[in-house]
Amino acid sequence: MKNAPVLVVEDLYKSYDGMYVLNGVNLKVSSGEIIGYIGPNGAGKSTTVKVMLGLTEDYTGRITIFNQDIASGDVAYKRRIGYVPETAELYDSLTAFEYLRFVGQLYGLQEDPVTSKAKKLLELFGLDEDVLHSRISSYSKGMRQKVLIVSSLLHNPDLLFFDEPISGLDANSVMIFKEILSALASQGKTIFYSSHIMDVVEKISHRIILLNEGRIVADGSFEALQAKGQQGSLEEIFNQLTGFDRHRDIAQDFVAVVQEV
Ligand SMILES: Nc1ncnc2c1ncn2[C@@H]1O[C@H](COP(=O)(O)OP(=O)(O)OP(=O)(O)O)[C@@H](O)[C@H]1O
Repeated sequence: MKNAPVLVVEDLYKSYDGMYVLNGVNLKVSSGEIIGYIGPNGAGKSTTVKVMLGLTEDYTGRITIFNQDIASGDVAYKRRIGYVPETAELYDSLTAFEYLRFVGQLYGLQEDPVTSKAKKLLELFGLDEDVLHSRISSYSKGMRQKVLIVSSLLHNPDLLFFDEPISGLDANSVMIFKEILSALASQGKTIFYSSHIMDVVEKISHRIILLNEGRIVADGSFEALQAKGQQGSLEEIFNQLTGFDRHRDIAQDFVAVVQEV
C-alpha cells in the first residue's frame, strides 16, 4: 500500500507580485503516509497546498496527483481529495446539518446516506442532535472545526489536506482526531498535515517536511531528522533548521517595551 506515489511535486515555483514564495519544491508522497508539513509563518505551506488543490493555476513546475497532471484540465482528481483550510468561511446562517447536506450535494452524494453519515460522525465527535440543528453562528471555535473536519471526510477521500485542523479542539477531541488520522492512514489514505503544534506533528507524522523561505530544508521521519545531527524535540529541531535561536532575547525586549509606560 505504501509504494504507489499519490502525489508528486516537481520544481514548483510560485510568485506573488514578482516575489517568489515557492523556490523549487520537490516531493513525492506515497499512499498511507502522514506527512507533517511544517515551517515558519510565511514559508509557503498554504501556498503549496492551494496549488496542489488546483485553487491557483499560476505556477511553474509539475504536480501529479493520482497519476494525473493537475494542469491537464481534468478535475476528476478533486473528488478524491478532502481539505480542511486554515481559515474557512462557514455559512453562519445554516445549521451544521444543512451545511453538511449542502457539501454532500456538491460532491454528488445521495441525500439520505449523507445526512445519516454526517449525523453519526458529528455525534461521535460529541455534537448532539440539538446542536446539529442550531445555526453555525452560535458555535464555538472547536465546534466549527469539527464541522469542517467532518465535511472534509464525507465523500471518503483518498488524499487529505489538513491545515491547522485541531485549532480550538479540546484535549479529548484531539486524542480522538489523532486516532482517526492513524486509522485512515492504515487504510491507505494519504494525509498532508500542516500545523504549528509541534508535539502533535512529531507524534502523528510518518515523515516530516520542513519548508523555509519556499524551499524544503528537511525531509524524513522524526527519527531520521534526529539521526542527522538535529537534537531534541521537533520544536528544537525546527529552531535549529530555521536558524532561529533568539526567542529569549526577543521575549526580553518585548517585555521591556510592555513596561515602557
Ligand atoms: N494571495 C496572496 N497575495 C500576495 N501574497 C501572498 C498571497 N498569499 C500568500 N502570500 C504570501 O506568500 C508567502 C507565503 O504565504 P503562505 O500563506 O503560503 O505561508 P504559510 O507557510 O502557510 O504561513 P503560515 O504558517 O503563517 O500560515 C507570504 O509571504 C505571504 O505574504
